[in-house]
Amino acid sequence: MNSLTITRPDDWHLHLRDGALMASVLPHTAREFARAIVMPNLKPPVTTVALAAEYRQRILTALPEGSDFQPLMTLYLTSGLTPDEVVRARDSGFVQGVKLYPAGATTNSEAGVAGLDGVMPTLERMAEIGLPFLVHGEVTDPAVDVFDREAAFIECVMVPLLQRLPTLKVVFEHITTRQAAQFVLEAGDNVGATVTPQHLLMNRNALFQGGIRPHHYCLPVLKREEHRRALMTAVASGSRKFFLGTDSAPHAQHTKETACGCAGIYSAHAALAFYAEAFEAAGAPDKLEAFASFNGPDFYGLPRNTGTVTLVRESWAVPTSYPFGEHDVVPLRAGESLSWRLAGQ
Ligand SMILES: NC(=O)N[C@@H](CC(=O)O)C(=O)O
Ligand SMILES: [Zn+2]
Ligand SMILES: [Zn+2]
Repeated sequence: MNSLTITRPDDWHLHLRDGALMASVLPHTAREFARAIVMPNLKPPVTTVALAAEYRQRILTALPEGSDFQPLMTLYLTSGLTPDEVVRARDSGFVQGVKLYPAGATTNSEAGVAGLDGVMPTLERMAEIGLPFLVHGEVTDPAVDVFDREAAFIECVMVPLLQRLPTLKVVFEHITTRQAAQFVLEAGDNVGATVTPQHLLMNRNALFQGGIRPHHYCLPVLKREEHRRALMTAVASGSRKFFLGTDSAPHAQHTKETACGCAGIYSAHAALAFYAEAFEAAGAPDKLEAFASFNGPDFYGLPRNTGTVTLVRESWAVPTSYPFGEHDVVPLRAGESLSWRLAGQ
């Protein structure tokens, strides 16, 4: 197999940042994807429909000439997010979800909530109107081992939440464990999950390959090989519950190569090439199209894209860095070669 043609895909989990940083990375996503769910963890976070409208406009203005890329916006859940605001979000037509950042769990999560009890009326309204709840699923209790935080979240938060609101649409974002894959498979149709390229392609050994590797550090952190295999099995099964979400999360090089480096892996420069490699390795290249192009829009209740993109088997070298505003960002597989390339780029 030397080429793969699929319906134009979308990225259901993306960090674009803002300003000059955004302008640097946006073209990578816009050339591969028709739409992307844009995460709201800016500083300050995108907490209202009005802020989401302004952010959306800044993205549209920064797009390369002729691009028809559509940003799908999200609101950052704080204790101040009211039931009325989520109704306005749904009515806006451009906000597609509300994002949970457990306070302290990840990059720019300080404004997040400590628990869900205080926001139940808002979540109840979301369940009523069918607005998806996008979840960074890790507990933040420092007593819980960092590699166990996702599995603990299922028991401590996900199960009780879905018992209370069984119809709430939930996207378990960037799943990393066998337990999360199994939980999503066994849950109702209202529960889906995004899977990143890094969690399909690497296990936690990649964090220490020949020395400490800050560019392989993201949250949730890479897990053991058995978990990577479980994710590969889940996406190769063809289940409609799993869809493409890169979690491409650019950070300036100097903020990762430091004593306390930021969490986040940049993958937008070659997102489809990474997924093609993963699906081929899983023996399921025929399952890539639904994962990348059908399951996400079907879950969100949005139309599937028309048109196609083609990946060709052609080796190319990933640059050692890309410009990122005034700085640089080191991409996944920097300086290495990839075997798939998007045709026409
Ligand atoms: N995934 C990451 O490691 N980082 C993300 C935040 C997130 O998705 O948790 C970021 O915004 O940098
Ligand atoms: Zn996250
Ligand atoms: Zn993310």
